[in-house]
Amino acid sequence: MSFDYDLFVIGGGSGGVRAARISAGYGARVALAEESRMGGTCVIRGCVPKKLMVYASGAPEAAAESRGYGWLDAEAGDFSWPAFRPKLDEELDRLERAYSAGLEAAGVTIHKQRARLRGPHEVELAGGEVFTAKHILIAAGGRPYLPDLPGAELGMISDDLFLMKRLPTRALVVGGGFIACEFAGILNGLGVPTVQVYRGDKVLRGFDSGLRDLMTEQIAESGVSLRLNASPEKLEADGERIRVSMNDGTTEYYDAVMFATGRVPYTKGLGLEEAGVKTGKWGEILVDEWSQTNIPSIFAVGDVTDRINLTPVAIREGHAFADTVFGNKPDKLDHSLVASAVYTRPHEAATIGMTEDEAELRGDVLIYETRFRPMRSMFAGSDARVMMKLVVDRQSDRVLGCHIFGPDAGEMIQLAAIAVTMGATKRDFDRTVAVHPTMAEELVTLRQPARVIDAVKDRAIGA
Ligand SMILES: Cc1cc2nc3c(=O)[nH]c(=O)nc-3n(C[C@H](O)[C@H](O)[C@H](O)COP(=O)(O)OP(=O)(O)OC[C@H]3O[C@@H](n4cnc5c(N)ncnc54)[C@H](O)[C@@H]3O)c2cc1C
Ligand SMILES: NC(=O)c1ccc[n+]([C@@H]2O[C@H](COP(=O)([O-])OP(=O)(O)OC[C@H]3O[C@@H](n4cnc5c(N)ncnc54)[C@H](O)[C@@H]3O)[C@@H](O)[C@H]2O)c1
Repeated sequence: MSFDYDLFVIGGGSGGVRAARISAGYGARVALAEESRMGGTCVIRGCVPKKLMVYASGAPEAAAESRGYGWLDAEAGDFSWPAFRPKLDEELDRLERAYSAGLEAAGVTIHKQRARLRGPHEVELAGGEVFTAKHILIAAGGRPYLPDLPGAELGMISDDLFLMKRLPTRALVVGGGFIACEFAGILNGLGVPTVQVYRGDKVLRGFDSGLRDLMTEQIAESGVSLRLNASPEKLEADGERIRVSMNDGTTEYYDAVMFATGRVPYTKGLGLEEAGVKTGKWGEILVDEWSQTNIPSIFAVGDVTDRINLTPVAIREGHAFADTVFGNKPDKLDHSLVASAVYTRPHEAATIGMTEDEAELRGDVLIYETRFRPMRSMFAGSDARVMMKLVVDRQSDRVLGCHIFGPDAGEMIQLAAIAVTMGATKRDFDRTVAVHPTMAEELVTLRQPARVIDAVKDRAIGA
């Protein structure tokens, strides 16, 4: 049977663009449909604009530090959203053009339309055109999840923050995950009085407990009004403002409420049922280790599969798909060791591998940990503390996890992640000569374990 294309990709985000470009490089005839802007979540409404806003929000803290170093008049002054926003738009336009140009240069045919499946080898565009393809890759990403509460539609989602006409005068951020912590920090740093409300008692569920404690403290100390063990119950419009009723009986007024309450796979209306593709509880496309669905001609990568929802993961899954299907180089991603960082200020939380909480369950592990005030901010009069932690297997000496809370922790974990991924032992860390004076040198000078977690069997005997 002959097909219009060898590969049809649905979604021009991190995973789809990479898969399309690499597959075309192997000589495949590739088409890609994107219903919105090329580049997807990360480039247009995620990692990139978010990180630029994190940089913007750091000015008051940089001024405070400068004053501590003798620049007594240093002040950040007022942030101008009307000056920043057009620059941000220009940068995103530039990146979008670069993504489209990269695909075109690789020979990929771009359809600027929504696409849906019509069968195992058929894709239909919103305009009605139907194409056949030997393989179809779904890389449709995710969408914010809004809690089911009255008036939720009055709230914003993270996408809206980059498109605001003006900064709010008082904002509420709902949630305690990556997005809530980052965006509460951004708004606060830009000078917006910000409240973050989280239903648990510590933010960043699933992270190492040391990171969670320090991040929870930092948010509260940074000027964000952090309200724990609370949730909004109802939102009502009141003129220009939003009246928010909390489950603790309080009522407050905001002019912006942002929900950062998780994301779900964007699979609605994709025609998955017609093509017979199996999905899970949240609509995520179920795939095997090769990113192949139950329909052999249909694959899926990135957030739409809800494995690990990070850009580098979507990119690697897309690349592995192309290598396997068109490059004659079977490859798959090992999801067991993936580093990540939460971009807050002044300190970031960065992590790879086993947490101390997981180590408690596994047993037979040594925990090395240091907490200190770094030279740079301490000199300027700050009490902010850094934490570095290694989780080490007691039998093999292998470093199973590394967790850092500190300035630029994301940069540090990237390098530590190489060692951890290579299977480095604690002895390898120890024999690495320190670079002095740096913060990261503490990772290679951790002498004594702070805690010993016995093997589970030993604990049972002792109990
Ligand atoms: C605010 C925010 C900040 C983030 N920050 C980070 C970060 O710092 N680091 C990090 O690693 N990750 C971050 N992420 C996560 C990261 O953005 C995602 O993991 C990544 O973009 C997933 O890539 P993807 O290819 O699966 O999907 P996406 O990038 O979401 O791309 C999917 C694309 O498919 C298109 N599409 C969907 N359905 C159709 C259809 N039927 N037809 C045509 N086109 C369609 C969409 O318009 C979209 O462009 C962040 C996410 C958010 C929301
Ligand atoms: N720096 C980064 O790498 C980065 C940044 C942003 C997003 N991301 C990716 O995007 C994903 C989505 O981010 P996110 O922060 O939206 O999700 P998340 O899963 O990290 O956090 C969701 C938060 O919302 C809370 N929540 C859920 N339902 C709620 C309800 N009904 N009422 C009140 N609170 C509720 C949860 O308790 C949790 O704190 C992340 O998991 C991550 O994979 C990564």
